[in-house]
Amino acid sequence: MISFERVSKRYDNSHDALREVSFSIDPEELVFLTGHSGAGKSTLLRLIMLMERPSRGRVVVGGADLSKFSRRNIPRHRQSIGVVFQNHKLLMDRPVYDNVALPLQIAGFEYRDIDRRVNAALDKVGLLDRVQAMPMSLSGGEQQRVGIARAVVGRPAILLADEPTGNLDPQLSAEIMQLFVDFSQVGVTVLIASHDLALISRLRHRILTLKDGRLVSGGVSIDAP
Ligand SMILES: Nc1ncnc2c1ncn2[C@@H]1O[C@H](COP(=O)(O)OP(=O)(O)OP(=O)(O)O)[C@@H](O)[C@H]1O
Repeated sequence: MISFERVSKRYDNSHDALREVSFSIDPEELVFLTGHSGAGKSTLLRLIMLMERPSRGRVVVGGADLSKFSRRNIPRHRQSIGVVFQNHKLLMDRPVYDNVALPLQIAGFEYRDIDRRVNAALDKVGLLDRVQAMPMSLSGGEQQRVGIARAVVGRPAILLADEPTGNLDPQLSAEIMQLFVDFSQVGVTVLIASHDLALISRLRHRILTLKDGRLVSGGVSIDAP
């Protein structure tokens, strides 16, 4: 579903943020991405979202070589990817419902479909009873669940998360990670960047480790011979 073939990324006037990175992730797989601050985790996620282009190498997503995508195709590519951020990036002056509905409104869905999908997404993250709550009135863990509902409401094939448990205590972090595991079990490809080695080691999924832009472990799929 996602493959990197000897991908390097150099930002203007800086050292290589990624160097010759190769790995592949199967559909329905959940993989963690870890490494020190500045190791290149966010850069790797941005390449998948086409927020950046590689300096060398090839990124293939869902069978499509991303280098073939023109600027015009980027919005359609992004619609197949749900993204969860550490700081939620919620609209604080709008209720939970509006926050989750937003991607569908932008994509031009019909009102009835929006309503059905928003309720289904909030149900999956256990927040159906908070539809009309304002984000300010929710706990950090609940706010992150809203962020996850918003990421999955368009039924993406791929879910990317950048430090999704960064601000949460261990119990809430484990609950949030379990939600990602649940999504991978219904066919979503999940890639989660996280510093929390204690938590991700316990979950027994493949871990990609970056060090100074190089992939130092986890690059080979566990299913490979
Ligand atoms: N837009 C940019 N322009 C120039 N350099 C950048 C840019 N974005 C990232 N970098 C550099 O690329 C390297 C990798 O950064 P990146 O944000 O991918 O690391 P990270 O592993 O996500 O770090 P963190 O855990 O701190 O978020 C760093 O040296 C960073 O300073």
